[in-house]
Amino acid sequence: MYFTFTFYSPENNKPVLLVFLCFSLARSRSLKRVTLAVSGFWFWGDAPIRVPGARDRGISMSTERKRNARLFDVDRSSVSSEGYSLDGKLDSQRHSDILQKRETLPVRKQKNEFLDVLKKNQVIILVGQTGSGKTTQIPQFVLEAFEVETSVKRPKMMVACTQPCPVAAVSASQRVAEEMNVIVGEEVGYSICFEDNISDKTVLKYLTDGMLLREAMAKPLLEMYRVIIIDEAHERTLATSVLFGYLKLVLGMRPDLKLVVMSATVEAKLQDYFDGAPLMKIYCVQHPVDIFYTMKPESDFLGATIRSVVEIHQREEPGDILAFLTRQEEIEEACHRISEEIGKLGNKVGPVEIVYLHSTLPPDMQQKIFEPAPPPLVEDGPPGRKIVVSTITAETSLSIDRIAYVIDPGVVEQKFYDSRVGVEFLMVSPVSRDRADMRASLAGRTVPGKCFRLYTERSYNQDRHGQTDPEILRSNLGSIVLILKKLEVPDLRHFMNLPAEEALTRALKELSDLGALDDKGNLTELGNMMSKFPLDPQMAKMLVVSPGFNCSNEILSICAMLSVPNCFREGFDKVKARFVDTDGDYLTLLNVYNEFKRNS
Ligand SMILES: Nc1ncnc2c1ncn2[C@@H]1O[C@H](COP(=O)(O)OP(=O)(O)OP(=O)(O)O)[C@@H](O)[C@H]1O
Repeated sequence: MYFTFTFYSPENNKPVLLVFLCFSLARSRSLKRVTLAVSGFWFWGDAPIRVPGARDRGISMSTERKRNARLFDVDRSSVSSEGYSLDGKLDSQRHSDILQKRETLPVRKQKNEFLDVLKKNQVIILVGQTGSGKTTQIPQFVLEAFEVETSVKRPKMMVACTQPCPVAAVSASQRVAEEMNVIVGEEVGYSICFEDNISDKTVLKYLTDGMLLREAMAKPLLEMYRVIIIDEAHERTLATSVLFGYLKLVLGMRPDLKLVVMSATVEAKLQDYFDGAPLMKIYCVQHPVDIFYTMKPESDFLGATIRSVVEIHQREEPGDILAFLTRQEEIEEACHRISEEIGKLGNKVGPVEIVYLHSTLPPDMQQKIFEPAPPPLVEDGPPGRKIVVSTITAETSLSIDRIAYVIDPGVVEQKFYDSRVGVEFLMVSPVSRDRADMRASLAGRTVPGKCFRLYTERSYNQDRHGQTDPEILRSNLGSIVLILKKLEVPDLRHFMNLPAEEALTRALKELSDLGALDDKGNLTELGNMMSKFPLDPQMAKMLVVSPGFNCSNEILSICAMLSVPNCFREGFDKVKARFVDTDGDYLTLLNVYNEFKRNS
């Protein structure tokens, strides 16, 4: 599929170039996946992880990469597979199982109460622990209550439910489509950066918070929505923080619009922010969780995590394991090593399904986290276990059932911003106490559990912040300010409620240096064009002005390469050396892309 962008010269506003982006289309069971392929190219990452003979020993690695299968996926809506009928919908048995499970979710018991409060108020704040059913059930309650049209005609108004990351948006839409027994992309769809899976029939849309902000740029009053649900408010992502401010303005102008804010923790400040909106709690059973600490500080948290997983599998009662690590590569390495270590134990232990999870995992692989543990290899043999190794994605965005053991190495990879030098960077830092508590609680969601903290109790009490700073305090505000200027939000200082005003001042200066703002702080024509790209302001400007330097093609490829996960993996320096350009990393990335294209 080709998308055409027309660029206008900033000098004379004449169209000067057409750029074509080629997307690869892949269809899976019930969703169409449109993957930005960087002009026909999507770098799926690493080489397959395979453990020789692993399956024979009862170890199955969901981390095995099916590169070609994903690039040229089969349209399973035309193929009958277990649990699915020929039209791509669930067969009646599987659907009734799913509906039965849905009835057990705590939030179902409070459906009428919720709808009652929503009817009487424009804004409601809903608090319930992870897994209580907020993400999947509340939008369905709302749909039923407001009788949003589900016929073939385009509905006048939809329900939007935001998620902090693409993985969560895709997963939720997939699950809800199964519960409603419809195909993803039809009545229920999703919208994430570079990928829309919606249609004229869509009445419920899961989308990332950043996408909702972008939609507001095209339709400032968001008139296509009757109800907007902001989920995972406690994660306090940059886009969610900005949405709160923006939606408050919109609510004032649209009395017919309703807002539901959902969070796993009580957010008293939000209640004040929304003028005393009612706060409703979902009652859940939390099973007890025993917490264990190490006696000494642990320097090699990767090694300690792997050892802990293997020991739990050898010694502890049945129950699945969730281990947190920081980055994708580390997670893949951990899965590989856990698999090898458990493989060495032979038939003394039960079979394991090792699954990994991170925010850029493709949908078909995400789904593995919801599958049950494997059965024993032989009757009366040691029980099987599912082992999930995840980044913070499993903390709250996706709730996994039957976790009985959590391994928390006490670290997290987070974005920080150094406003003095204007640089954003990722850094592994200690988790705050509220995050550590959230991780521990996951072990007691469906069964009594244990949490193994790979740090000392003293470190928990003395070396950690009580709470994680919201992302807005750790980010370069350039692109957000650009969006807010486009949305014509008055008085940014008051709107953003920033304790660190320095960051806002720096963002405004940076935008004016780039020519995106004029002397009065208003958006220029160039700034207007820049705001349309989901890129950092520098990159957006580089792209917009590139026609003037006859290098749009190259700049487009470089921007695309910079917008997907790093294509180079640690320890592959020899491979990288083949592409290195002495003029810098950007040209090295361009070489990679060009070579990929040249070699088909
Ligand atoms: N894609 C999916 N496939 C299978 N089960 C799912 C899927 N998504 C959610 N579930 C299950 O549905 C139940 C409710 O999950 P839901 O995400 O609605 O809870 P939640 O309260 O919103 O939690 P969170 O705050 O983690 O999002 C959980 O038991 C979860 O395991």
